[in-house]
Amino acid sequence: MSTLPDQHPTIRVTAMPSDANPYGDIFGGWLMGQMDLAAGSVASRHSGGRAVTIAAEGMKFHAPVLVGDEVSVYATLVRVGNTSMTIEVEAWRRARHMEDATKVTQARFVFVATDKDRKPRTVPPMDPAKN
Ligand SMILES: CC(=O)SCCNC(=O)CCNC(=O)[C@H](O)C(C)(C)COP(=O)(O)OP(=O)(O)OC[C@H]1O[C@@H](n2cnc3c(N)ncnc32)[C@H](O)[C@@H]1OP(=O)(O)O
Repeated sequence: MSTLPDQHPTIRVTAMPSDANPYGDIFGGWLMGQMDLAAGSVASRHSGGRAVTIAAEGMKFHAPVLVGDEVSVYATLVRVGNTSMTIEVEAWRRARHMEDATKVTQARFVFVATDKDRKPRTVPPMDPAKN
């Protein structure tokens, strides 16, 4: 039996019928959106301002998410460049009435910090105490 990672999720949400695809399971685009939200939260917090997605790399859907599942998204800053931040993101599902949990998706999101004119701006280095 797998259990959820031993860290606080960046986002935890219940998958609802309105998030389903035409077959009744959860739409991959919805899950990507949750992962993008989680990564964006980390990027905006680290950079202290606006940050936008420039790339999502290596996304693979290992298992389906079902309506009613609790979805936990874990986002971790793994690299900081000059204006970019790379965030490793995992999504896990737990059936509503059970303890067993499964990693369903993972990907690397790259965000760029931008200024008020939507141009790239420099980001602070990683803080080993925080990351
Ligand atoms: C269309 C949408 O709504 S998508 C969702 C929301 N996202 C957006 O709106 C972003 C749209 N894109 C943009 O506005 C622009 O691309 C910007 C402002 C983010 C970046 O401007 P650009 O001139 O393209 O970026 P630039 O070439 O200077 O690169 C910026 C950083 O991104 C990195 N980068 C650029 N392309 C990629 C890529 N394909 N993959 C990973 N990193 C990349 C660069 O290496 C650089 O990192 P560094 O400064 O840490 O070395």
